Amino acid sequence: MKILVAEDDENSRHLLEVVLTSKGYEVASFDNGLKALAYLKTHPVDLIVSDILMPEMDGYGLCREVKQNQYLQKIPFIFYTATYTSDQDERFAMSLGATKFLVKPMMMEDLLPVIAKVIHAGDQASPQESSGKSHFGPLRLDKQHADIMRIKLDKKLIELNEEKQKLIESEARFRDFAEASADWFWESDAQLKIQALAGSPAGLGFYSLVDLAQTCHSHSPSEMLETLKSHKHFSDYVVHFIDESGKLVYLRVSGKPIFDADKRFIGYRGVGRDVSEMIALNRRVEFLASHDELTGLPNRNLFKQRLSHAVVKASRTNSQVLLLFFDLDHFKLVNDTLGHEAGDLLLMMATKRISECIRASDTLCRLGGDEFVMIMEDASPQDAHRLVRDIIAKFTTPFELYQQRVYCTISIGVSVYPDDTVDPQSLLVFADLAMYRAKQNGRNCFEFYTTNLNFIAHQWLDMENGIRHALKENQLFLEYQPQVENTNQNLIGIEALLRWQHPERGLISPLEFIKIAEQSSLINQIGDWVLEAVCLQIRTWLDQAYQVPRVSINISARHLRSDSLIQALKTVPAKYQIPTNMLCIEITEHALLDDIDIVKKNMRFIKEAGFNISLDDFGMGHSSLMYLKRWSVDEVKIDRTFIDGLQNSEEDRVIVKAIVALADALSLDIVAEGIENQFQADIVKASGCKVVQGFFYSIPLPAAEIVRWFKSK
Ligand SMILES: Nc1nc2c(ncn2[C@@H]2O[C@H](COP(=O)(O)OP(=O)(O)OP(=O)(O)O)[C@@H](O)[C@H]2O)c(=O)[nH]1
Repeated sequence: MKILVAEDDENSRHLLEVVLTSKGYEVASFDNGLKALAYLKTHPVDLIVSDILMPEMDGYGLCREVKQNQYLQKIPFIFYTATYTSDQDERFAMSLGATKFLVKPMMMEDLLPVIAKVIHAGDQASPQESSGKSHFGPLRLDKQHADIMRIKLDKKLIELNEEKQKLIESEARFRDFAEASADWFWESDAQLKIQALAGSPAGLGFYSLVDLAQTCHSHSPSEMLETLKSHKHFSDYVVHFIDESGKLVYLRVSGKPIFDADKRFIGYRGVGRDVSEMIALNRRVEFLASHDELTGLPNRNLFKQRLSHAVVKASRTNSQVLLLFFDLDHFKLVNDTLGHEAGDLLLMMATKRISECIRASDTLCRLGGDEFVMIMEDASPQDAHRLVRDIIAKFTTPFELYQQRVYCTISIGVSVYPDDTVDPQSLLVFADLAMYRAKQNGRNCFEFYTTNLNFIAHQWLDMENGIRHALKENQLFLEYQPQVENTNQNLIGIEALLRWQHPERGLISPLEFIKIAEQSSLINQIGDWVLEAVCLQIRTWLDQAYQVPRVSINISARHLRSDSLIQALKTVPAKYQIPTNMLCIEITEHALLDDIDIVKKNMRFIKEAGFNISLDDFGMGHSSLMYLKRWSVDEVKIDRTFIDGLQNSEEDRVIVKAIVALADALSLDIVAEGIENQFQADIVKASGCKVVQGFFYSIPLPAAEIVRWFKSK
């Protein structure tokens, strides 16, 4: 039996559907009369249960249409209404041909028998007996039941809504993750053709996973192909492809095989990331491990490998290898006067000039700073000779550095395998020694290594060891040279001068050993030793009640750059209770050229701690005025080369005069050192310099003798 339900209220309609279906009726339900009528025209039904108030076509309209239709009019029609419930409404309904007029809500056990009865009675039911009201009395649906159904439905609806909300949130969360991640997603079909999804590099869709596997970098291509063939999971494989713009793009991909319900492979799904930048960075790091960043030349590491390689090859082929060691002359000056950037530019230009002279088979490397080396394989000393002459000639042309013309020459040393040595390490040392000799010979020239140079190197090493020994064995001592007023020879100060009494070689000139000590941290140990010895000596004199003048001590450039200087200056004078203003720290202008933080810090400390500062060798530097101002020095010492030149050089006389005038203008003390004769003494005096030092007044004296110059208290 089929019942058509026309009811616009969803809950009521659903309730009727559920109840009637549970009783074995077939139910077709519609939310308005028009739809119900359309259905009736094509489908046979046994009963119509209709609400009255509905959109489009109400229950009255539907009943009228049914009862006027010859094919439908026999279908029993029950009105089931909650709105139109008056007698008048019922009368009207019955007049349209309705079988029953029932008022909502009715209890189910009341409604169902009525429906059953109407169906079985068919259209024989008389209009009189078809009034629900009159026959059954007012029927009421079980309100409780309806409420339970509604609550259940509402609960279901809330649950559905909650699940929908969770789904929306989870989708949004995953979208956020995906958007925040540099990874993008891809899929492939069973044939491994890639369908790249949003965010993936342009053009990837033209590739298959097999194409990518052929380019695999992180694993072997065959391994990746095997993984794909056996439909296995893969993770972080690095591959590459050419994108739409023709750019080589490196990808890191991971993929998971996907199977359908029947466990058939249907493709891969995975993530990918563009790692081109990372790969480029890696390559750069690898490059920098073996190359110099500034010039792009092989660095010391790669040089060593190449040299060993060249030597091995030459020993096999019985050929020669020449090693050239280049060092720019006075390069430091360019940094100091024009700045580090200009220095860098010069290094690049110098690289270009050298490179223009060399053969394709030669390897030019940068060792660091302004030092370059070159390996000439399968070459003769004559080849090297020609080459170094060319290079030196190239460096006679000035360099253009930021609109400034700068002259920078080059010194070159050459050593030869196997003639000089078969050991690559020694080959480098020998080329360096030869270069050093070229510097000593006045720079802007070259030297080939000779065994004589090696002898010099050994001497050097011996001297270093000797100085260490001298420090330990107390072979060093001090002499003191007076600084006096040139008008009355009054003592103004004394300069402590270092001496070395060697047990076999006798007195060794400081010129000889200080230069060597300055090449290593030995000079700092010597500086510390001098400070300690001077302070101890002053304390002894003071205890002996001498009036001790100010004592000058020399601090080397290297010591001024060291962290340990402040510590020594803080502790040693304090230990002997020597006031800091009794000491004058002599610093060469050259030492201040290293305009670095540690020098600034040390200079600031020296000034603030109350030591006097004297600028030694004044006039030899290049930015003298700048240093006077910056470091607020107390005294300048005119360099002895100007004093030497006083006799013959008008220029030197003018310079000395100018320096004295400058010192006067800046209220600085000035000392002329190295005065050896009356002539020099007179000129210096005439130029206005009041304090003098030199053999003419007194040679440096041992501590026991200098006291003759002191006044007793
Ligand atoms: N601009 C620049 N300077 C550097 C670089 N590396 C080292 N230097 C500087 O290069 C200078 C090397 O100077 P040296 O070779 O010792 O001295 P020089 O002035 O060339 O003197 P000679 O070699 O005796 O003629 C030092 O001042 C270093 O600070 C660099 O990469 N760029």
